[in-house]
Amino acid sequence: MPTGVQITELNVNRGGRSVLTDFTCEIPPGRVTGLLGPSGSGKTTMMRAIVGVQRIRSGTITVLGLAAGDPRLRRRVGYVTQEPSIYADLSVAANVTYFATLYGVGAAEAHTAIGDVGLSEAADQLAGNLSGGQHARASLACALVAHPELLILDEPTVGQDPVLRRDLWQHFHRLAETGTTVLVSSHVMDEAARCDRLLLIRQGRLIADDTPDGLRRTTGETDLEAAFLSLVSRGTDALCRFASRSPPRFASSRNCVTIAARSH
Ligand SMILES: Nc1ncnc2c1ncn2[C@@H]1O[C@H](COP(=O)(O)OP(=O)(O)OP(=O)(O)O)[C@@H](O)[C@H]1O
Repeated sequence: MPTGVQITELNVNRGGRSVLTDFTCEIPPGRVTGLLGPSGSGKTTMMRAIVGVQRIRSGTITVLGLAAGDPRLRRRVGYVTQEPSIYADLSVAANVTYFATLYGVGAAEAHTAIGDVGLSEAADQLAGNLSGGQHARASLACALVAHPELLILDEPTVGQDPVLRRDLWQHFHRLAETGTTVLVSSHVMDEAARCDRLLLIRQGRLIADDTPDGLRRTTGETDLEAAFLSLVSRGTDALCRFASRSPPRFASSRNCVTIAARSH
């Protein structure tokens, strides 16, 4: 059975305008894939589409071998949104235990998930009294407790201190090593180096699909933020010429291929 996520020619409109355009990519299992791009570039929209809560205009999204949104995926996909998604009037432990019960796993799993996000000492604290960073980690624990095969995390490290950020990224990689498909969004380019693969998105279009090292090589930049800016300044036409030379590295949407053909 196919694993990971395959997205083909995805187009999404929101508020009457296009926010994802001809988006084609694969998100493989066993890797931490970063979805990086500026605020408003379409990261959350793409994640919503993968989870099946976003109406799409056209294209296909296959998740763990099923169409996005298939009810059979509910237990297999974990999604942590940017917005609060836990009960403010319950303790951290009660929240995570509640989700553990929903997913049919035991209290021991809840205990482990709380430890994995560094919240053991706050386990008895009301969720409503947590700091922003603690709140985000409590939401993450609720998703981790079910051991999802696909984990989608929308800016999970916002508000975390450097030590916790490092620990969370290490945990994402441990999950990937066990075969989990992990997709993490960020608009902070210094997080890009922590990913195995990068999908760079700008104004709803995929502008690069590469490893951090591949991106550095292609752009001649050592810093990934500079690499992103270099891609932007070269513009779509240049990107598409890269695509024609090196198909696996860069997006090859219908639009890209058309422009690449014109540039020859
Ligand atoms: N409910 C909505 N109705 C109309 N337009 C929307 C809605 N939500 C988002 N948009 C628009 O869709 C575009 C993509 O938004 P999205 O939230 O996917 O971006 P993002 O990359 O996740 O941003 P951020 O990093 O700030 O979270 C933006 O232009 C945004 O204004």
